[in-house]
Amino acid sequence: MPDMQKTPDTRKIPISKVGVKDISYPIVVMDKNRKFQQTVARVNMYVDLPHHFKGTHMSRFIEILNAYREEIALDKMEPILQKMKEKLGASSAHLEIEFPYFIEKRAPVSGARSLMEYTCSFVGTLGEEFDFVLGVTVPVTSLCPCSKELSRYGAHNQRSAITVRVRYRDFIWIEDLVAMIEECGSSPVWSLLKREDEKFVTERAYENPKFVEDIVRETTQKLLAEEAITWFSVEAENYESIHKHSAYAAIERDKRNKQ
Ligand SMILES: Nc1nc2c(ncn2[C@@H]2O[C@H](COP(=O)(O)OP(=O)(O)OP(=O)(O)O)[C@@H](O)[C@H]2O)c(=O)[nH]1
Repeated sequence: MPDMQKTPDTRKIPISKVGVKDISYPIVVMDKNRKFQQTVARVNMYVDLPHHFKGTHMSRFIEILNAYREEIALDKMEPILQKMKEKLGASSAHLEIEFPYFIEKRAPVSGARSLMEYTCSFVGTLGEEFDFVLGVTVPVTSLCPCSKELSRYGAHNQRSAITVRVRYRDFIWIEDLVAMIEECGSSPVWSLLKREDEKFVTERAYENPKFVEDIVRETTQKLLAEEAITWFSVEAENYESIHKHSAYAAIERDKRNKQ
């Protein structure tokens, strides 16, 4: 059968990332309390392609994924990337895994237990060296300090999303990162709140107003204090309840450069 991918390309343009995107696949994530958690991820797999080849071999990405069936986990990122480089004859490989991760939380007053979903990501790159970035998006409530100051009654408040990506030296549990981040809004959020919890959350947010700038600054302070983290980025998006648009802020720090 003819192999179009292998035919030459004369445009002299190398491609930095080519591959497969948005594959739905089961993975296993280490769980701080229950050892392991099975979840379903969206997976992207890319390699670089030298200028002289027309195409990459798309089927090989899926073959690699299938070879690691049942055992796609954090510790398999580097071996999978190595396999991608080998099987596709590439000098760099990228593996992006985004997944829902569930953590049991207890409501603040009643103690009622419920599961909260957090969107997490593993992004690995293997060129000369292995690079890994852990990402989590944590929903919180934010209450506007300006609105509280100006208004005779209430203050506008909304759900916000804090997205943190970290590079680290020692292992970091997703649970610990989430716990650190969710203190940086006006109040954390829960899946299950009884009436006494709802009162507590409403009053706590009112007593703890935060601009989107406060959220990224407080998150930054916490991440700077965490020894194991060597690099991070933090983004906060407030889905404003008095606008149709969001308020947004971002900070990135490389602690290795002593910024
Ligand atoms: N490179 C490339 N392949 C594509 C694209 N869209 C679909 N494909 C298909 O991906 C399929 C698999 O390609 P290969 O991995 O080269 O398949 P193969 O030759 O059977 O596998 P190997 O023997 O391992 O090379 C082919 O049917 C391609 O047509 C595209 O945009 N680019």
